[in-house]
Amino acid sequence: MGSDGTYRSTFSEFVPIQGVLQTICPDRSEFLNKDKILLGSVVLIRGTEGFDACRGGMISIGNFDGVHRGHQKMIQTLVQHARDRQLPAMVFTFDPHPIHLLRPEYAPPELMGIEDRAAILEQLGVDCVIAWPTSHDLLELSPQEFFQQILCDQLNAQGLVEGPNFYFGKDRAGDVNLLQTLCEQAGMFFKVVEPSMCEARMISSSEIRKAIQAGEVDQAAEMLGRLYQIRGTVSHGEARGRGLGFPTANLKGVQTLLPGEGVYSGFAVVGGKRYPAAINLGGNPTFQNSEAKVEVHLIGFSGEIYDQDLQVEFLQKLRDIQTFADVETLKSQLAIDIESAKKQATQWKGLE
Ligand SMILES: Cc1cc2nc3c(=O)[nH]c(=O)nc-3n(C[C@H](O)[C@H](O)[C@H](O)COP(=O)(O)O)c2cc1C
Ligand SMILES: Nc1ncnc2c1ncn2[C@@H]1O[C@H](COP(=O)(O)OP(=O)(O)O)[C@@H](O)[C@H]1O
Repeated sequence: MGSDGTYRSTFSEFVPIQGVLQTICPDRSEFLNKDKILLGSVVLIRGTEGFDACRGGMISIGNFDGVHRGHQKMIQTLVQHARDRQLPAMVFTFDPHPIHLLRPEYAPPELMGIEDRAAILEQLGVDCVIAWPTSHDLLELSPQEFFQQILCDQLNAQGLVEGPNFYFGKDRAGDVNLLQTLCEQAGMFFKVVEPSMCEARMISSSEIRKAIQAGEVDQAAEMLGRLYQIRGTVSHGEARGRGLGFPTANLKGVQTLLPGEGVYSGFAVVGGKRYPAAINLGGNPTFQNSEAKVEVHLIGFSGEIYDQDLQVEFLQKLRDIQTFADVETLKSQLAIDIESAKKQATQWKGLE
């Protein structure tokens, strides 16, 4: 413990190699120009060089898409065991996910990008996130070769913490039983963390994707341990919303999974401020427009936010999109939606 009561590891310094280590938080960019980075500022490493900086840690391997409640429990265990041994807690992730090389047509949209994952992992106490470039050569390694060449030789891993459904090596041939044996032989610590459940279902990134696609964003939030969010840039639409009395910011460039079509309650964050929001995901059939859009009405906001970054958090699906007989009926329904969204956002106390 440091004098201020916070954790300080004896593994206190990283020696970054310029251009290889990247700090993930803009306010840490100052570290890039120094030759030492304090442990505790998570480092996102892209590339296969520069590992000298963070060898000898306790490691969890995985994709960690969404960093859901199951991941969180695993990472808490990882951090606790790393701290007990005065070692850095490290996450090893493949970039991109192996499915993009093996069966790209089945690659699902991500729940969050690597920077967002690393930021949440940091909040959980992780010291270093490695985004290892996925290659066909890497995916050809047998479980034993992967263990020896990557975990032992490259990373000098001191221990591993995984979930029960972890597989590794070519064709996912290695499981936790094999990993246990390999760790024992290498004199390495190994722990399997019990799966986290949500109403009898094991929490997984794919369950969360299914819930989001089905519009069950509240279920997804339960599994994630936070509201599901997307981000994009506000672009110009048909400038019809203002005339209706309900301007909507049209979001473009969303890189992650979109919830299923419908009208949702939630929050929108722009310029560092958070507003309750009513969100329309889909077309405007009342105006014979079927183009799928992401439209966000920020409740209690006025002004221009074109070209600004906007983040949307989803609370609940309110209804399906409808084709209204006339504009007045649409406007009456919009007023009701906005009232419901406002009420839900105001009453929202967060997740337990
Ligand atoms: C909360 C909300 C619910 C909406 N529901 C519907 C709907 O059920 N049917 C529909 O045709 N359009 C719906 N809209 C979309 C409006 O038709 C759309 O905001 C309007 O056409 C403005 O488009 P613009 O941003 O291109 O100007 C909804 C918009 C919001 C904000
Ligand atoms: N409360 C609000 N919610 C969303 N956008 C708003 C709001 N107040 C003002 N705006 C501005 O109005 C724009 C949306 O107006 P709208 O008439 O729907 O035009 P467009 O079709 O270009 O989206 C937004 O991009 C934003 O710049």
